Amino acid sequence: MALLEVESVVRSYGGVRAVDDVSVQIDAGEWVAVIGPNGAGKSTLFNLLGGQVKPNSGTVRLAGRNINRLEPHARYGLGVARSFQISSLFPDLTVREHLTLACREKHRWNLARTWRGDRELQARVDEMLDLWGLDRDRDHALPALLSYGEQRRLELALAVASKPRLLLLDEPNVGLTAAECDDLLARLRALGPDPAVVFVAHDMDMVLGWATRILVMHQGGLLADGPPEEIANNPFVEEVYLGATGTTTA
Ligand SMILES: Nc1ncnc2c1ncn2[C@@H]1O[C@H](COP(=O)(O)OP(=O)(O)OP(=O)(O)O)[C@@H](O)[C@H]1O
Repeated sequence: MALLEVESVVRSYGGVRAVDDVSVQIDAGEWVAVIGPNGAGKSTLFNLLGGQVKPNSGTVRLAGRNINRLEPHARYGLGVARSFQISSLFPDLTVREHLTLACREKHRWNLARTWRGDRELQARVDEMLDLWGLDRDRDHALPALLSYGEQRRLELALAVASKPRLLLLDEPNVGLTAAECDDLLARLRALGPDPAVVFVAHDMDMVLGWATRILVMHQGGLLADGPPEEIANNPFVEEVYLGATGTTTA
């Protein structure tokens, strides 16, 4: 059974079929890019996976369970985590407080406010600070004092704190230099082979570097689905892209 099964999903807005009868299965460990011209339905499909949007018809399943009607926080509890393109950090919480909340969310059972529970939680927070290259000596800084790159790393650390099975990344490279983008990829890969990663991106260099599989959307449907080499050489994809945008980016 695939980790994620999307079956004949439709989501309309008025007369517009933003996602039009899309079916796709994603296995653990896959890195799947969702690309397509503006208005193709990428964000809507992404929101259908995260639970921010519900389908009009069709089914979204996680490990065999129908999650159609589950809200984002319930999906989070089942292992679906998401990063957002806009900053999701709280201006008045420190770096450590952010991470403590994120780690606590998953380990609520261990939160008997015991000394041991708190020590374990803070040890996990220390581990996350190290994994994501955030300075332990500055863990009491507010987000505004972090560099942009540090803020993005903190946001991703929060998304993965729950050790998700399915990680949804919305344009994870926006605003980052090529070197920062490579650094981010290395940190995400260090999470291990298990999580499936689905990401929306417009930068084709980044897409071809990160993805093991690419879904191309066009007018709400899936135009193509395959490995990067195949998609990069698909003349139909090129035509839609070049026709729609006049560039080699989505
Ligand atoms: N909340 C909404 N209300 C009305 N129409 C919407 C809504 N969300 C999406 N749409 C429409 O659905 C279609 C698909 O939009 P969507 O944002 O999913 O595309 P996209 O591929 O993510 O585009 P972009 O790359 O520009 O973000 C578009 O025609 C859009 O106008």
